[in-house]
Amino acid sequence: MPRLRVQSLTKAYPSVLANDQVNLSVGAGEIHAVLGENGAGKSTLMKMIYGVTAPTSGTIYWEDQPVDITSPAQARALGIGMVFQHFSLFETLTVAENTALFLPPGQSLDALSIKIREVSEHYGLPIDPNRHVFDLSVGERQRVEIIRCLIQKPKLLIMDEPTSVLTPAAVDRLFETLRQIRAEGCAIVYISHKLDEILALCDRVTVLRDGRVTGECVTEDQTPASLARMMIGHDFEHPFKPEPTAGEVALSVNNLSLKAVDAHGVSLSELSFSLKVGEIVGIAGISGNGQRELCSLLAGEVMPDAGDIHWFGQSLVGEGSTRRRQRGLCYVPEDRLGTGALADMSLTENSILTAADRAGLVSAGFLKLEKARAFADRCIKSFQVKTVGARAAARSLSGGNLQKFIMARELEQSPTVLICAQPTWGVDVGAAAQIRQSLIDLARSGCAVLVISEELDELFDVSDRIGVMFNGKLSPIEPISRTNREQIGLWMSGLWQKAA
Ligand SMILES: Nc1ncnc2c1ncn2[C@@H]1O[C@H](COP(=O)(O)OP(=O)(O)OP(=O)(O)O)[C@@H](O)[C@H]1O
Repeated sequence: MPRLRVQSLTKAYPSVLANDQVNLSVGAGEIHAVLGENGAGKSTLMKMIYGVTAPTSGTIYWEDQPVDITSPAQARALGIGMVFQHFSLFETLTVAENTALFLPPGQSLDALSIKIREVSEHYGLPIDPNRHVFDLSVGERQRVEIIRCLIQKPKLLIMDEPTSVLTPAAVDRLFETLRQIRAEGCAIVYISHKLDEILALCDRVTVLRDGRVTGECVTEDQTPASLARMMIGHDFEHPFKPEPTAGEVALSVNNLSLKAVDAHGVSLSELSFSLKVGEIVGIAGISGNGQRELCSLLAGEVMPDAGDIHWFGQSLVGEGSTRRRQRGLCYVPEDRLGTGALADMSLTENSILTAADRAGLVSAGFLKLEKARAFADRCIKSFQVKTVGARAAARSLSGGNLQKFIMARELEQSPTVLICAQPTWGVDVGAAAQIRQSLIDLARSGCAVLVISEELDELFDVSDRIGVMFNGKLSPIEPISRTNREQIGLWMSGLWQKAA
């Protein structure tokens, strides 16, 4: 008897059939991957199982009984836990308080703290229940999300792209925990775009395409290439990177320093590097080591406390983001909802947000709506963004499709310099390959490109030179031919400083 069986589940949004007669079955002690391109319907399926969204038709069987799951609280009462891609913790509350909010009322915080310690020890997920969430690293926050599910002894745990924010070591730890949970008889549904992870961790995989199940198999006989074929219908290509002919220095950063705004921020100290026309410089590092602050300084959202930035030899200090955008400095921030796009605005309006000047979407103070719509349409087309059209609100797009739209919006402006953080975050393998190739082509056509990413493979695919940020400091930037993944991996824990 499967623990969860989903039969002919359908979810129709007004203009999209997000799930079309989906069948899925997950047994106790099984890790089951759900794989599919951006917009294939994975999140929608999970939201129905977790009671966030109601199905249009179809049936969910829980331990062979048909159930109507109408809220997450009801799902949890059945024994279903879910760890979302975007965390839902309150920063100003402690770990124990955040956990209490998640559970039925009536537990004392002291008793809960004891339970949290027990669970965290049992699963090798150390966390202090009295710490405030704002004080925790991203990896620790995820631990809290997992622990507060595990404390309820779930029979089914849903994990939505859990490793996109984790370091390689933290991924290994997470996998150990998930294997332990599986050994204890829990069923796990695991959503990821990372094919090697699916092969390493999962027992079976169900593949979705355009809302329909297109395949189901055991992972044992599969390879990353065969999984990709099942998902996108053909092989995906590795990016082609011609040799750079690096030109003049476009952006030169000299001894840039910034004091952290609060106790939890990162201070930047004396960062120096240059970025030349025609090349891609990659910055590796675990997020939270000052990358966000560096991006804000380069984009002109924040001014440095010391040091300067030069644009083709001319100082940019004191110049804000609007003027920098007009010059051709385009920027893809790491958080796509919030800084990257406004959720309730349409894709047309989101185009105007950053492309108004460069793409001529405003004239004499008036919006040129038709032109903006055409611009948004071009973005949708260039990256095959799955959406009903430029009028759609940003929030209606699946995570990966919104990321594709934001990338396209900046690329369509023909930037002179592009600063790009986590370019393929949440994007499926086919689209990720397309984005990486676009970055290389953009650089070779004369743009200077800075790519900040946590994915070493991605950086080695696209970069001509590479460095690492750690604790607000920047390592030397080395030509890609003079370094390797091992060295950059070591530098990610600050080790270049010792070597120096
Ligand atoms: N609230 C909504 N209103 C309208 N359409 C929606 C809504 N939520 C999702 N969709 C659409 O349903 C389809 C499936 O989206 P879903 O988020 O399930 O995809 P996904 O497989 O999880 O994608 P990703 O890998 O990018 O996260 C998409 O076309 C999406 O635009």
